[in-house]
Amino acid sequence: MTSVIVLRGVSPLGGDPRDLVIAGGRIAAVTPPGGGEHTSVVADAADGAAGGTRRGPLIVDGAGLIALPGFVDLHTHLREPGREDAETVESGTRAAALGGYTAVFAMANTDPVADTAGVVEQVWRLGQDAGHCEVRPVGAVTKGLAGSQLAELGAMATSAAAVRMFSDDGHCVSDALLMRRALEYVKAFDGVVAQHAEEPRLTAGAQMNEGAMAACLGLPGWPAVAEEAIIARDALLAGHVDSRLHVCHVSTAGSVEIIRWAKAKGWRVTAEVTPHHLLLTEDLVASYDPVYKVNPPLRTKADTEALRAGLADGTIDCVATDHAPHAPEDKETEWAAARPGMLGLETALSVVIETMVTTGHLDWAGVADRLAAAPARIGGVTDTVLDVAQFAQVGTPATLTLLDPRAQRVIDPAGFASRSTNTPYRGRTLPGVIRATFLRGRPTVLDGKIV
Ligand SMILES: NC(=O)N[C@@H](CC(=O)O)C(=O)O
Ligand SMILES: [Zn+2]
Ligand SMILES: [Zn+2]
Repeated sequence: MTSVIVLRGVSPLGGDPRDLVIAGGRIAAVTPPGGGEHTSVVADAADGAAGGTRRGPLIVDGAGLIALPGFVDLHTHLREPGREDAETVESGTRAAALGGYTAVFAMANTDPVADTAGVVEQVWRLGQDAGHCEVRPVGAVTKGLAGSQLAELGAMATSAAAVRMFSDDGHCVSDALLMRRALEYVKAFDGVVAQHAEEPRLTAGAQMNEGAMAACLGLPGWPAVAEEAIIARDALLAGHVDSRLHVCHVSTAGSVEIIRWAKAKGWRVTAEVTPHHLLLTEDLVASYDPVYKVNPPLRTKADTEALRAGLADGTIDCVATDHAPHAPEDKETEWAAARPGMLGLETALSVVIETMVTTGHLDWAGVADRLAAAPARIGGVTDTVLDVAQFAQVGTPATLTLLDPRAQRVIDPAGFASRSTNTPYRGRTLPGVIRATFLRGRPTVLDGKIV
């Protein structure tokens, strides 16, 4: 039976406070807070939802809380199957719900690789069983992520997991002909190829961003051009075959310029930026603490500024976490031996507030677009709003999150739901705390805790 929930005095998109009545998985009524007709609206909604059996609604005190559509992460590593010691679908989606997410795209670099209908269906089912958020498996572009033969893209698309996004993330599809074929193939089901843009011949042995800092630290560099050359090539290919390209974890100012150019051409190119590339810079590598090791590497202040501006003006469509949990033996070791990647789901909103809201780059409607509506459009997620103007209207899905923008917290991975602890924000004070998350009217998080 569907229950009725009243969110009292929340501010949709940071606007005037409203009472939102949720019934049947949707917004059933929107009224001024504590309005006179309010109790009858609630009772009517309860009657409708419960088939005439009146039950007391769940009341959530939302005073001072901002309501945003549930976040959609196009780039999450859930590590199952294969590295359940680092993360599972269950633990990773718990982390997601606590971070305000209602849908995550699970990357294919698992063991076995998600390159068949069987594996993507397994991941999808594990997501359904956990129930913390929607799990949309990403299919591998090439068999075994080996970069030589296309995987069974059609079989994954027509499987129960209904895969629409394909990526060899962790590896670049560096063969131009294979990339062209993948772009052509996914058009049949309006799919999108998400590229980890890294020309491997230019990054062999790389340990950090190429430049003065790398020279100073004595570490081999990962030049910006290794990313930019692939983005330019793939944008040209996507334009040539009129297909959809999505660029993963954009990290350089030059990449932003190339994507701006590709969009101006009218090509179907979208892009994401991670919270860590918006906030952190290569200077942190001087500590040789592997928690700062990530692909693509942390870049310069000029790059973070270009990424913030690109996200603000829509050149970069959305934020994606690239949540990359790693077990201690893979991460807490010397720099050169450590695996690249950092956690992101439980801190993403806070970093976006710090880098984009506090700095005046985005208002709350902008945050809602970059964290929810835009990635939903790119990934084809339909149970949330695709346009923020539609958010919290009568009849729209009650897939949303409530956050306290004023609350601060000191980041401590001991309190994370993730099985891993490799957060680069340990000990930092960051703004913004998620209080509640709802997936199609069902609470997944209440009072900051998993339901
Ligand atoms: N980002 C990373 O540094 N690592 C990712 C792979 C990837 O996103 O390229 C991982 O799977 O650990
Ligand atoms: Zn990647
Ligand atoms: Zn990744």
